[in-house]
Amino acid sequence: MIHFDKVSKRYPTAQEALSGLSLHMDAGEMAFLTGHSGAGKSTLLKLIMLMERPTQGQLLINGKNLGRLHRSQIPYYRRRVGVVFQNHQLLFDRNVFDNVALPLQVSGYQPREVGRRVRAALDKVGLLNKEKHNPIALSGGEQQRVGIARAVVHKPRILLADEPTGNLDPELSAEIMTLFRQFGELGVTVLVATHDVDLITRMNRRQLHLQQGKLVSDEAIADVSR
Ligand SMILES: Nc1ncnc2c1ncn2[C@@H]1O[C@H](COP(=O)(O)OP(=O)(O)OP(=O)(O)O)[C@@H](O)[C@H]1O
Repeated sequence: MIHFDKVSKRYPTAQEALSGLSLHMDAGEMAFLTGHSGAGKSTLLKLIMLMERPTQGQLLINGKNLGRLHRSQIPYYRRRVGVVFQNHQLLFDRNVFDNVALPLQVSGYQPREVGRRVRAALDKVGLLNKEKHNPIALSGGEQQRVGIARAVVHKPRILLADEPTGNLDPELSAEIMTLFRQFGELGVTVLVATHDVDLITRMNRRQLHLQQGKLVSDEAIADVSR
């Protein structure tokens, strides 16, 4: 599903953020992306989101070379990639339903379809009863779940998360990770950048470790939970 072939990324002002990186993830696989600050984690995620382009190498998603994607196909491609951020990026002048509905409205979905999909997404994250609440009135863990519902409302094939549990206590972090794992079980490929070593140990999933833009270890941990 995700295939990096000797990918390098150099920003105009900086040294290489990623160097000759190759990796493969299957559909439905869940992995953690680790490494010190500046190791290149966010850059790797941005390449998958098509927010940045490689300076060298190729990135194939579902067998398609992203470098050859026509400009007109980019919005459709992006809908298939859900993204969760640490700070939720929710709009506090709208209720939970409207926050989750936003990506669908931007894409021009009919109101009835919007309602159906938003409720399905809120159901998956256990927040169906909070659709009328303002996100400011929710706990940090609930706000993050609203962010996840918004990320999956387009039914993405890939779910990316950049430090999604950075502000949460261990119990809530584990809840969020369980949700990600459930999306993996539905066939979504899940890649989570995190510094949370305890969580990675508990989740027992593949760990991709970056150091100065290079993939220095790729530990495929036996999945004992399935
Ligand atoms: N837009 C940019 N322009 C120039 N340099 C950048 C840009 N984004 C990242 N970099 C540089 O690329 C390198 C990798 O950064 P990146 O944000 O991918 O690391 P990271 O592992 O995600 O770090 P963190 O854990 O702090 O988020 C760093 O040296 C950073 O300064």
